[in-house]
Amino acid sequence: MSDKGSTYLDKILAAKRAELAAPRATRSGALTDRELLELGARLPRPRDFIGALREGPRPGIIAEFKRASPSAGALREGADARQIAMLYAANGAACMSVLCDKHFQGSLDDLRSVRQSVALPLLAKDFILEKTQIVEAKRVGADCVLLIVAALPAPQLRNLIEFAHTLELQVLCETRDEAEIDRAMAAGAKLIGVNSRDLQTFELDPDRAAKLRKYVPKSFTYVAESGVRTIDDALRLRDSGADALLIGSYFMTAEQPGEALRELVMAL
Ligand SMILES: O=P(O)(O)OC[C@@H](O)[C@@H](O)c1c[nH]c2ccccc12
Repeated sequence: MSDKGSTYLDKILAAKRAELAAPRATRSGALTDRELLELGARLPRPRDFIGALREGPRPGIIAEFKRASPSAGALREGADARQIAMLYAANGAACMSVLCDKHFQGSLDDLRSVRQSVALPLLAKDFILEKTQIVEAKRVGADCVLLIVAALPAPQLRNLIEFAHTLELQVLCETRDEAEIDRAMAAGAKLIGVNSRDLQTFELDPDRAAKLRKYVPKSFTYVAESGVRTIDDALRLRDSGADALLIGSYFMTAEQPGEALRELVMAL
């Protein structure tokens, strides 16, 4: 835990708010809600992220590109997002997640370059607080955006989910307990993730995603996020009924990320 009682998540969100408050070079920075909607609606139609998870073998793998994390430090320093994306696409990923936040050494440019090299449905993994970020994610080629329940008051969560859905983007709504799952479902989420890593402390509770599975009805798509460190971990999550697994560090630290993915997919 960090000093003065503020958590990792608080710090990342404070940095994100400061970034959003600064004058922006991008076109969507100073637009009204209506203009944002019009701009976003003109962008190319996203791919079906949830469909890709549900149609293939279960659980579908969302393979993540992540160069570093605040808790682990460097995972694969200087890694090329396109190169990793092509390995993921060739070795059985259903979808891909791209870390776009600078605390993870990522950016929207990574997502843009991945979009240009693979056809996989893509998740923009970022700390989204406002609509401009959703439009920017769609602009660089996202098909799905992450919204973290712990970072958003209920009305804002509902509002952002609705906005994304209007732009035909899908939303992965990230939760960490039963109350947040209820909030996600009430806000209109269809794709619900449980993160086994606590974003406040970055501590891992490897059983969390399995334990919380029972609170999400089968009509939703359930993603177990984080903490897969072995093939056995993935098998355990599969057996708990997860529809999809979101896995980053395991692949990013593997000597051969493509081989590691293929081996895991074959074991499931
Ligand atoms: O590297 P892992 O333990 O496989 O975790 C991947 C993913 O779940 C994790 O990167 C993540 C889940 N939710 C987030 C929110 C923000 C940043 C990162 C994340």
